[in-house]
Amino acid sequence: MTAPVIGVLALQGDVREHLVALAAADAVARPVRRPEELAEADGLVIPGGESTTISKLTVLFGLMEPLRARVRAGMPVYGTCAGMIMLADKILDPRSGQETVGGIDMIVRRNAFGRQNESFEAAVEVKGISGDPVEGVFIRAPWVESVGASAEVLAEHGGHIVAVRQGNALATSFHPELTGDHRVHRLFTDMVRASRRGESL
Ligand SMILES: NC(=O)CC[C@H](N)C(=O)O
Repeated sequence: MTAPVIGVLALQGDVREHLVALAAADAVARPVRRPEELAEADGLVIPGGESTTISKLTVLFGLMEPLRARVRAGMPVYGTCAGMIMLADKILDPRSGQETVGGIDMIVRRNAFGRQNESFEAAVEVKGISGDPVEGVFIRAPWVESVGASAEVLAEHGGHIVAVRQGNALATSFHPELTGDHRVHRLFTDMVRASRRGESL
């Protein structure tokens, strides 16, 4: 089977780093700014950045509804940091008018770690990733206040949920694209491959 095409929502945030990490994980990685580009992707990464800006631009670029429809239809999607916020069904403290794509039955708190620490790194054990813990880079990161019954917690840090999966939607508070360790991106590309085969991983 040919390599899966994985898009990176390229409206704001650390798009380039995800394109590099996905290519290293043997996907064909492409920036996505238009609905036609989204339609060609087998899966999508929503990068870190500023969730209020990404939310606004997603609406402005006509991508919010197509994205919601694809996620509802089971397209694999992975959100890091601001991208995690975009995948939450509910934000505890949204800016006014801030919309999300949704897809994961969880409530997130924006900038949750940021109040104590602007930015830090920590070793995080992630379910489904074997070997050493993942080096978690947290940059004004959200945490997950609570998850619903259909969402699975994959990792916690300091007593807070920092990685979640629900079906084909994956979200982390931290940024694996910044570390050169591509295991989380490989987990995601494996999810995309399984979904193309009509399976779920
Ligand atoms: N590194 C990040 O993605 C930061 C997220 C940012 N604090 C937000 O609310 O969107």
